[in-house]
Amino acid sequence: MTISDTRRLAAGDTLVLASHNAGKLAEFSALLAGHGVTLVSAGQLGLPEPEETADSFAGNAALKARAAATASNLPALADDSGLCVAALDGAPGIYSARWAGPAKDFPAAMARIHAGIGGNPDRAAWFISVLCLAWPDGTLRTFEGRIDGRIAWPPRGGNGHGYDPVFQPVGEARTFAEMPEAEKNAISHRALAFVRFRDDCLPPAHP
Ligand SMILES: O=P(O)(O)OP(=O)(O)OP(=O)(O)OC[C@H]1O[C@@H](n2cnc3c(O)ncnc32)[C@H](O)[C@@H]1O
Ligand SMILES: [Mg+2]
Repeated sequence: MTISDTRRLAAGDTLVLASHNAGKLAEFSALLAGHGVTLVSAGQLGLPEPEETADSFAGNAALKARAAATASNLPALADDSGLCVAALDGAPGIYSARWAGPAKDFPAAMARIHAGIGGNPDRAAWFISVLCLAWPDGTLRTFEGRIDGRIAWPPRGGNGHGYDPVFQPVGEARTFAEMPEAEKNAISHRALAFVRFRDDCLPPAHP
């Protein structure tokens, strides 16, 4: 076993969230509550947003985490995530942010998904989150979470972010955007990956 397999954050440590997405920052702040770790975002530190040039969620998560850990000399956690649609052969997948463009036009990206599915009765979709914890020495840990569901149309709900208004988890009548933050945070792809990260890398939580 290498050092990177066992290293944990300690209470009082600062963890950089290697993300420029305000929705993710809100979710991670809630998930980390009580663990005694101080979260600062890459945006708050003025770190640049690296280009996501890898061809996988894990590759892009590693690239973002490494860049932030190196620049800040602190441990950094990145999330690379996306919505995969069965009828679109898994698209937009790692291109989920790029489908919304620089203007972050999610209504347009959701309409593109809806149009792509067309009359196909298969509306299955899933969200993936891959978390990567990078230490300043370059060592990495990776954790994955997935939640299955379907594409709802028209978009519904005002909570959450990104594609939440069209994602309806299996067994749920509401979309993610119709669920309170705490309910989404109990079942989401990001929450499932976070639990794995928490068990291996965080100090125990104190209420
Ligand atoms: O790379 P960072 O800076 O973390 O921020 P980003 O928004 O670019 O994030 P990604 O590269 O991981 O792209 C993920 C895309 O998938 C969307 N997405 C991921 N998780 C989501 C969730 O829980 N609900 C809705 N949309 C989500 C998100 O809005 C992005 O457009
Ligand atoms: Mg991104």
